[in-house]
Formats: sequence, C-alpha cells, structure tokens
Amino acid sequence: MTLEKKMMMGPKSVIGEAGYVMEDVPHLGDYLLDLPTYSNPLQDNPAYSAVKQYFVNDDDAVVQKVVVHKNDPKGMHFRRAGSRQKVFFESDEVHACIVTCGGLCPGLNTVIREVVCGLYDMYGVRKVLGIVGGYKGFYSSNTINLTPKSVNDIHKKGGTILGTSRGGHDTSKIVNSIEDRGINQVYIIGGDGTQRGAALIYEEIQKRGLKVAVAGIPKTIDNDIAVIDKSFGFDTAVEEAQRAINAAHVEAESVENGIGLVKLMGRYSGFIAMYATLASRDVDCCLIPESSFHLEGKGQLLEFIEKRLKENGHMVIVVAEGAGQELIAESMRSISHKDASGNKLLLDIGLWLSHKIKAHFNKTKVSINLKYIDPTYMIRAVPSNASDNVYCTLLAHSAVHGAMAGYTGFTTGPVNGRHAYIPFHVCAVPAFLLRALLFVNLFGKQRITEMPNKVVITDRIWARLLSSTNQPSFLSSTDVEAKRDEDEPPTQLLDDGKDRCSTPPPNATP
Ligand SMILES: Nc1ncnc2c1ncn2[C@@H]1O[C@H](COP(=O)(O)OP(=O)(O)O)[C@@H](O)[C@H]1O
Ligand SMILES: O=P(O)(O)OC[C@H]1O[C@](O)(COP(=O)(O)O)[C@@H](O)[C@@H]1O
Ligand SMILES: [Mg+2]
Repeated sequence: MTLEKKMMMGPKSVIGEAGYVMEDVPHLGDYLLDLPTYSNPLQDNPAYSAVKQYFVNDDDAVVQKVVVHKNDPKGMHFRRAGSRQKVFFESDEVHACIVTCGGLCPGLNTVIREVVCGLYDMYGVRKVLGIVGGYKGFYSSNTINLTPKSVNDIHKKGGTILGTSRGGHDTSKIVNSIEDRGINQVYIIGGDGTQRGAALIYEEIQKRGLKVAVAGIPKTIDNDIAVIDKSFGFDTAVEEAQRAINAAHVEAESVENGIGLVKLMGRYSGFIAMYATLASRDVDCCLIPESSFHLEGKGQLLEFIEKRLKENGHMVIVVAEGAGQELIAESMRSISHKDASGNKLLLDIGLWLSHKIKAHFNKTKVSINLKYIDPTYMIRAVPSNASDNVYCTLLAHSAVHGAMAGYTGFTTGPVNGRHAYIPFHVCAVPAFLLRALLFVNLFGKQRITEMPNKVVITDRIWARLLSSTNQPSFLSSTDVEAKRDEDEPPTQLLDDGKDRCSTPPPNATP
C-alpha cells in the first residue's frame, strides 16, 4: 500500500461474521511505512515469569453490549487493551511525556505514578517528562523529569503534582514542543475537553508524519465520559460525599424542621449525587441535571419538602451542581459565562435553593432550620481510595502497553469490566451493517467525547433511587414520554413482541 493511500485510510473498522464490528484504533504503521518491531521486554521480566500468557491475542476484542438476545448481531467491539508480543519502540528510544488537564480528580497522581513506573519497570524506559500546568505547559512552562523515585509517594496526595489548567490548547504550539523536545509518546490525562484536544494533537502529529504515539487517559470526577464503565476518582468522590451527607443528616435530625442541603459535583451528569444518595439511605430527595423539577406547584419540590417535614421532622436534600440551572437562569435573568476551556459556568444551585426554601417557609410562617453544605472542592481534592488506586494502575498500564505497541489516537478505559482501546474518531461502517447492528441511533456517537455520559432517568437505576428516597419524580407524564423517546429504545419485549413503552401489559389497570 502506498503512503498516500495509508494516510487516507482514516479511522478503521474490522468487520467479521454475524454483524461483528470492531471499531479499531489507529496505529503508527497506518501512516509510517516499514517501522521496525522489537520483542516485548515483558517476557524477560521476573514479575511476569509465572504468567500463563504474557500477551493479549492480536484479535482480542471487548464487546460494547453484554446484554444480548438470541438473534442479535454480534455488535460493536473495541480492541482489547494489554501488552503485545511485538512493540514498536526500543526501550532507550522512548521519550515519553505526561500532562494533566482540566479539573482536579482523585487518582490523578496515581495515574502519573503508574505511567512512570509502568514505563520503567515493564519496558525499561528511562526518559519520562512531566509537562507542568496542563496543555499550555507544553509551550509556556518548564518540564520536570519523572522517575519511579520521584513519584513513589505521590498517590497518597490529592491533586496533581504536574499542575493543571483550563484553556490554552494551541495544537500547533503543542506539537512543535513535542517535536522540538523529541518526545515520541504522549500520555494525556483529562476529561472530555482534554480528549478533544488530544484528538487534535494526534491529527497534527499524523499530518506531520511523526512517530509519536498519543494515548488519552480519561479523567472526570463527574463520570460523564461515554463508552467507559466509569472514570477513576468517581468511587472516591461517592465515598467522600457520604461524610457531607452524614453531617447534613446529623444537623437536620438534631433540630426541629431541620433541612440538610448538600451540593455535589456534576456539571451535566448527576452520577455522584445519584450514587451518593443510593449509598447513603439518609437522603430524602436527590436532584440531578437530567431530571428537571419545579419549586412551586402540585407534586413539586416545595410541596414535597412540606410533606416530608410533617412526616419526619427533618430531611436531607442532595443536589448536583448542574441541576435546576434553567430555573435559576429564569429567575435571575443571568448572562451565561464560560471558563477558559469554554465550559459554561454554573450558577450556585445550592445557595439559590437555600434562599428559595427559606423564603417559602417564611411566607407560610413555618419555622425551619436549613444548613447548606458545599463539600465539592473538598471531595475533589482528596487522594484516591483503594479501589480507585487499583483501577488507576490498570488504566495507566493499559495506556503504556498501547503506546509501546504502536497504537495511537486512542483513549483507554474499561468497557464492561475489560480494558479496551477506544479510538478518538469513529470509524466508517457500511450502512447495511449499521442497520443490522440495531443501534443505528447511537452510531456516530460512540466516540468518547461525542456524547456525554448521563444518568438515564428512564432506566431502572433512577427508579431504584426514587423508590429508596420515596421522592416524587417531579416529571409530568409528557416529560416522561419525551424522555423515553430521547433514550435508547427498550430491548425488553413482551411475549407478544410489543414493547413495554407502547403497550400496557394484559390486565393492566388504566
Ligand atoms: N474542543 C476542544 N478542542 C481542543 N482543546 C480543548 C477543547 N475543549 C477543551 N480543550 C482543552 O482541554 C483542556 C481541559 O478541558 P476542560 O474542559 O477544562 O477539562 P476536561 O478535560 O476535564 O473536560 C483545556 O486545556 C482546554 O483548552
Ligand atoms: O472550578 P473548576 O476548577 O472550574 O471546576 C469545576 C468543575 O469541575 C468539575 O468537577 C469537573 O469538570 P471537568 O471534568 O471539566 O474537569 C465539574 O463538576 C465542575 O463544574
Ligand atoms: Mg469536561
């Protein structure tokens, strides 16, 4: 194949029998001809000497959907992460760099540590640079040398030893810096914005024909990155949130008509609020961006608060920072501001709700005692917990194995419990196969940053939350219908072949 032809190939897909599609990741060999390969040094590593199979089979893939039906096509797959028999870099040839971008998240230091140690211990790499202060650090800050010794204890600290920033993504300046420094592996740790930036860096590197592997490592405390099971730091955040909820509960319980209001992070997705509520059992009401609510009116928030106070004498409300933004905007006629990365700056729903609840009970002459707790930055700043630490290690090692094997333009992460390489770009799949795959609506959105991961309030998990808090859903039946239409069609069919949304079950009461 000629070089031009290889360059034109773009994102790849591997198509197999019975509707098997693998959305493959790019490889340095796609645009650089005749790259030499080397045997993987892992097989000489004493720690791995008892391993039955050192390497992942070349065509191992991870399936995107695990719940299937007998006539379903095999569906979408991603390349399985892990070490390969042949690597495309010699140990002393590697000059890696690591950068952390966007908001803080528990586990950032663990990932940095494990990329450094993974490169050193598994592949004998000796040159790893830390880029200081996020993307703009590539062209405006000093770098620091990272060694297993210098990163040994960093997983015990919150934050990122490299520093981070929003904004400042200048693709050509970044790639110039990569080229000038002779860097050939770039590990980019960050959320959706960062992964978009990483895709641009990968494209520019490919355009310049550089032998530089670009590996994205997804980070977001909000857990709003699509495709992967969950992001690191999320578990830690849910655990840490329990402390704030407990405090709110103690405060609320100790006084007459006590209300504990806790704001948790979640700009567009209410995962932290939802999981923290499900875990706690002390929460009476959880409000998330995906499920709108009103203050006034029958079955709405203020009425529910009145009811719960009458029943229990106290209550705890958990609100995700992105919830109810349209209500605040309406009542304050606010101008929308953005941060340096272009993310919309949110209005403080916690303060606003506190004010509205107090004003309401003032008007109705009921004395309440409301305590508002905003633990958001305290939660974000803690070191990762044990389970996140284990997860971060695997994530970092998967990225290292992928880059050493010559893969590039990918984000790594767990898909149904198995780590996979997910391409930055969606590959083209023939239309007939798309139809056969039965999830045409989702296609084109499977790339990590195309569509944020959101709580699907028509899924059973949200129903479990509503039933555990016994709060109203605050949605009208029209809202529910609209939500059902937005979400994926149900896969659970009744015996007569009609779906549960459109047809009431036999004997259902109207
Ligand atoms: N669409 C984009 N294209 C290129 N770079 C982006 C894009 N969106 C964000 N970035 C860059 O990614 C970095 C982190 O983005 P941000 O949205 O702040 O955090 P996160 O990656 O956690 O979502 C910033 O330096 C920002 O400039
Ligand atoms: O004050 P900052 O640093 O902009 O961070 C606030 C935002 O960071 C987050 O924790 C996560 O955002 P990112 O995923 O973009 O880093 C959001 O929940 C929150 O809105
Ligand atoms: Mg983001």
